[in-house]
Amino acid sequence: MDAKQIAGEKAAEYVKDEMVVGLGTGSTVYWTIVKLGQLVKNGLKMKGVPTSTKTEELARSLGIPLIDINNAKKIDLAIDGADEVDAEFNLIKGGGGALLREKMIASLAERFLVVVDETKCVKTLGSFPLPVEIVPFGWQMTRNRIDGLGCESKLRTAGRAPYITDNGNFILDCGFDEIHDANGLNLELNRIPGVVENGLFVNMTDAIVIGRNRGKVEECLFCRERIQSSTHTK
Ligand SMILES: O=C[C@H](O)[C@H](O)[C@H](O)COP(=O)(O)O
Repeated sequence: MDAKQIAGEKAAEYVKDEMVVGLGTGSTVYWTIVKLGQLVKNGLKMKGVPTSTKTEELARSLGIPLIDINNAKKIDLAIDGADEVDAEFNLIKGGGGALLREKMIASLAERFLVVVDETKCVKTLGSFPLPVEIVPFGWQMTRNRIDGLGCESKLRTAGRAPYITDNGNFILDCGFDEIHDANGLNLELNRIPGVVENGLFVNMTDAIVIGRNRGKVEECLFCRERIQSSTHTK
């Protein structure tokens, strides 16, 4: 079993009866969703809130009951993958283009559980180009302003046309090399008119499941509390 599958399937164990669960996007959380499909067939009572049309189609095909985000009184748990995770469990997300809905759902959820394989764990965020969702209107002007923050960005394409997100927007993949102040960059990017959202998830992770090769899995629960308490005692 590969490391993504190990992590993804393990995360399904956190879903209990009657939960409303944010369903992430990507090849790691895919395994969580497949597992949840099996559990639902065996009687688990849950509802999913998908973070992309792709995940929505997958969940539907597996018979997982879905609920519109506007009708969800609360989201108990969101489970999602990541492109990079640093030592403080801050993330880069959006490699699959779903970052806006993913961030909305993670921020609404009472708990945010991240599933990755060990290759995603880095010392400093930034080797993976940061995805930034922008509106198509005036996109080159928006790109110039983003590049002014110290990166070189590329418009994501699908074939020869721009890649279009589920929300009808473009994505810039921004090479920052090393991001030392993820919180500051997150705020600066989102202050630029034309930017819809960026893929930095700062101080949002509550728990993480890391799949390692040879069948090992590492779980860190309540990461946020742990980091905050270690910061207080410094
Ligand atoms: O937009 C996509 C998401 O942020 C994914 O969760 C992220 O790219 C990780 O995907 P994967 O598990 O396929 O590496």
